[in-house]
Amino acid sequence: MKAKLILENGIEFIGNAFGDLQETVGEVVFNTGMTGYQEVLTDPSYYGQIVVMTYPLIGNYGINFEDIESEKIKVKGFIVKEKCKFPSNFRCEVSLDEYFKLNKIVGLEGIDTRALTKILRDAGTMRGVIVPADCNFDRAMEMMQNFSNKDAVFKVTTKQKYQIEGKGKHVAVYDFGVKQNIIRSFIKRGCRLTVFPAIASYKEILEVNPDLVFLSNGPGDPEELQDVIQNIKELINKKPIVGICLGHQLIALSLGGRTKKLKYGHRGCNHPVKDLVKNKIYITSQNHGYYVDLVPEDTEVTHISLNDGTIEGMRHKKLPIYSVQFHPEACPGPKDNDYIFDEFLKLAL
Ligand SMILES: NC(=O)CC[C@H](N)C(=O)O
Repeated sequence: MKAKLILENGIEFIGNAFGDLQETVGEVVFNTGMTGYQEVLTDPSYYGQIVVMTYPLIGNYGINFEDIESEKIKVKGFIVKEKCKFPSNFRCEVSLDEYFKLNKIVGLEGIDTRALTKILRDAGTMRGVIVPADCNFDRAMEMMQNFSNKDAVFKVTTKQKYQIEGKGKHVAVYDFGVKQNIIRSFIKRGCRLTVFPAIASYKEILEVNPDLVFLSNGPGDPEELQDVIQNIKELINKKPIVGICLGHQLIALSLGGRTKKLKYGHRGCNHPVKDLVKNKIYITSQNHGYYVDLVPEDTEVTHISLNDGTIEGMRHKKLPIYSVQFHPEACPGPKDNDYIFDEFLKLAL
């Protein structure tokens, strides 16, 4: 069935719908990974976004139910040039199309995603809708105007606190939409985990007396999470704190730093980052639309993006606080940055 993407600036792209055909609205962002679409689809940080894949063939190894980053698809829509009709991989359980139907999410194929990406690069990230081809333009514009991704974190966080047993360090995880591979990365290191919902207060965290507090990735604008920031402020000086992506941004804000929105974000598993401490360059996996543009006082920059020079990691000079903007847990993407978890755990009590 014919369907189209309409962008906030009025530009339209016509293609064919797949999955569950229904109208959807979100922030349109692009991802430059050649692989890893399954992890992208289930990464809760994409909640509220319509993701465009720049790589032209998506779905060729199908979908399995092991590599998921959360229990279901979190993107609001997915746009590809060509969706592979006949996936081939020994782990494949369902095709992309079947997976989208199961999750009741719409996909759009047959789009020149590189042309679309150029528009997003020039004009910046913007809202968009995927609608049936005969949808009225004014209605589509109204959908975009009414769209808000506020409270996204509270839609993807765990509803209840839970524990994962382990013999090693006890990590309190603030779940803002945590990717499963972050959990797996701590489990692999023997950690005991207590995972808290985003509304948990600092008192609940301190009650379990963790060796380390971890602030997870998650969707939306970090500045909107003022209550969370207040809780983090209370934990500073009491417990070592580490964070990834949204967690990194929240640490910066809690210490008096500043975040801003990037014009079109960093999304993909091929982003070069320089570790300034090791003086080495790593290829990293990334998914963020915001960044720390001013590090707090007494904090040093440990990593920078080699694409645009923005801050990708920071460490406090006096307190046990360390965070990165990119995704060291990989999946999708290179595993070379796994060492960051060891660095995190060195700070544990
Ligand atoms: N992956 C993340 O944690 C993303 C953080 C934040 N929502 C951003 O877009 O910058």
